[in-house]
Amino acid sequence: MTKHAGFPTDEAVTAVAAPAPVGLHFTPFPPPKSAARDCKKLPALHVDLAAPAARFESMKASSPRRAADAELGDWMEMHPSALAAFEAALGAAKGKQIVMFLDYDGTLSPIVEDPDSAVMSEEMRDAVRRVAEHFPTAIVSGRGRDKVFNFVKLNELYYAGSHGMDIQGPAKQSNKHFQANGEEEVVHYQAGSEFLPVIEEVYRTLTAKMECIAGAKVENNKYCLSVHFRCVQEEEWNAVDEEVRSVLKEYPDLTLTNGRMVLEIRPSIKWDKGKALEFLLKSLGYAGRSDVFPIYIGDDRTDEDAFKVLRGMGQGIGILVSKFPKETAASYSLRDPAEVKEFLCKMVKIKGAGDGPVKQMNDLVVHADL
Ligand SMILES: O=P(O)(O)OC[C@H]1O[C@H](O[C@H]2O[C@H](CO)[C@@H](O)[C@H](O)[C@H]2O)[C@H](O)[C@@H](O)[C@@H]1O
Repeated sequence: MTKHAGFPTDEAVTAVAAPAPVGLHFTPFPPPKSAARDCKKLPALHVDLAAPAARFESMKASSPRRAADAELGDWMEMHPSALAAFEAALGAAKGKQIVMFLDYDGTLSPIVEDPDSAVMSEEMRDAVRRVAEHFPTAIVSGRGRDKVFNFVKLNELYYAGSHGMDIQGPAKQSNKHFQANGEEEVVHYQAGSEFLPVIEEVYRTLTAKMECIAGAKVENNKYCLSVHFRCVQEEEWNAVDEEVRSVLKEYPDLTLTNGRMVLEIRPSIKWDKGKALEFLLKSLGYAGRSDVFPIYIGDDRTDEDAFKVLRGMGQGIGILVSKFPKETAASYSLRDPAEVKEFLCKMVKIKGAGDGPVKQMNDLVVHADL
């Protein structure tokens, strides 16, 4: 991974060797520099002269900088640790149905260089499984639904893939959760299916173009695309940005946003992780009800849409996963996936505590369908 002097980030990735899929040709990622194709110099593209600097700053900002202790202290006062302030955070859940929403990358799995290697630990899987035994639980990810399911591998969850555009309820066999009216839920929703051919076309075009930029990688997330620049030399970031924008000029119905060292392309429709959260609450029969307490945990900009929905509802809590101050609509914070796991385990403990020493906390969290 390229290191950028004077640009400390929280993006110290966990090194994981990508397993070669059986029977498939395996290209190492990130590629060694020499493996970049012998490409002609990229053509100069017509771009708004005022914009590139701002865009570059935006790409940099996708990797938050470290903060001075005082700055971090101020931020933590506004966004306390959901572990340290556990009782306060869950105090308002008393007598309410908790519903869990979990982002995947950077929340359940550590950030790694190769997106295909972002596996979650068995301990984390176990924590999520146990949480889902007590509370309806959804994974809300920018990844394609199938892809994120293949990482999480738990049938009993809801999955909202492609930034919430592709939603599926738990596999039939689990039958764990029921709507508030007692009926078994059947949840399935796909926003923007008409964009599938266009997304596929742009995927092919961008994949060909990115072959000229060492370390760049295009990921097909079905309803949206991710163009990764984590392993691209900083001097080449503008080239990535310009290539993507030049392609997108032909597709005015697609939108470009930034994630963590990634450019994300998706249909310009009014659907996001916040809408997915609302959709799932409605599907569970909790729309407009005051006895529901959603908890959303996420680390990225797209999770902000869900945090904002919770703020707007005035119910539940948003928890941002970050070691560094970030502008956020979340109320609480956790530093990294390890703390997320600890938080999930704590939730399971208070549920299973019965009359034990934490009975008091157990009383705070009453699950309507138990
Ligand atoms: O909504 P999420 O589940 O957080 O998905 C957002 C993007 O996550 C993945 O990219 C990020 O994680 C990669 C693996 O750790 C990392 O290499 C990359 O730099 C991060 O941006 C995923 O690959 C993307 O498709 C998602 O959009």
